[in-house]
Amino acid sequence: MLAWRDVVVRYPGFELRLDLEVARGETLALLGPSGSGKSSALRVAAGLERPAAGRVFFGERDVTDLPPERRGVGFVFQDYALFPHLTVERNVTFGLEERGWERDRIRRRVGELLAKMGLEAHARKKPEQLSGGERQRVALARALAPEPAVLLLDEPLGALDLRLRERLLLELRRVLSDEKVTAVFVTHDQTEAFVTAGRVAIVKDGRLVQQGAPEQVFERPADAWTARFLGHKNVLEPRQAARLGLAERWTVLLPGALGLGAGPLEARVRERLFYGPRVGVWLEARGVRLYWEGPEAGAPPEGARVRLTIDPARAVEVRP
Ligand SMILES: Nc1ncnc2c1ncn2[C@@H]1O[C@H](COP(=O)(O)OP(=O)(O)OP(=O)(O)O)[C@@H](O)[C@H]1O
Repeated sequence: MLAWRDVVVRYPGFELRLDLEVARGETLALLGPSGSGKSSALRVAAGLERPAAGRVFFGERDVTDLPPERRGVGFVFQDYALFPHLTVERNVTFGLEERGWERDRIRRRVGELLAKMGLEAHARKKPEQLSGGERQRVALARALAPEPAVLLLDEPLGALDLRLRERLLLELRRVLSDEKVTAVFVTHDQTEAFVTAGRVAIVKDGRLVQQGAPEQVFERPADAWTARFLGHKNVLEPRQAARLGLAERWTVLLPGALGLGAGPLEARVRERLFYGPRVGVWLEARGVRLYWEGPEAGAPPEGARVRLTIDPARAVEVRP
């Protein structure tokens, strides 16, 4: 449905090269650290920026030379604010009038979206009377209103606090799936990407390093950098793996690889971190720092000596 074909974007000191497709109805997360080129990729798809080379397709249509308003995309970008002088309802209605929709159809669509986004009670407020999360929901409703073929979201939950993000994440996921829209969203947060997207594409320094279903990229990260970026804490150099009795190669220990309580290795508990539902424990075994996480009941205290096993089936090789 959406494809970047050999797209190149250049700025002084930076180059993005992207060849990537998104299927109809799919939600793709572009995941990468700050400055990796995610927003540039999205701006090219939206038509806010022209690539130095390559083409952008929506289905069979080459849209590279079309301005944003002729592409049939909806976008929610952080710097694309709501209209401050219009009410919530008018913000959502505006684009539909511009497109010449009939009154009744507008009324139905706007009512449906305000309900879906939980905004009915705020319909007559102005943006300045809304919380950050409410504004974000209005922006999403406004972008979805014209039933765009493609929806592009840049850090849609970026500025919100943790609890609100979690709630909106669920809403976003539900809305994207019932609207059956093809969506691409940019984030630097792997949890956000994993929870919301059917597929993630990981970008580093302007290059695509890996793409696949969340489970697949998490369990089989392409290399040590990607593993760490995705949140793996036990990424072992070959020497460290060998010291722990594993094959001498770059290794990621997947969650569940470490068993505490019995086993051939002895470890010392260096730090014990209480997170609430889980406890994190940093261990040292044969001079290698290892991380274990589990329920509080199974977590040993700081300073304790514990026996340790490593399940070789949960130890996967990665490229350096
Ligand atoms: N208009 C521009 N002119 C010059 N350089 C730019 C421009 N836009 C972006 N860049 C540079 O290109 C690189 C990629 O920027 P981009 O915004 O695509 O990254 P990002 O992955 O979205 O980062 P973030 O998560 O911080 O938003 C950065 O080094 C940035 O400084």
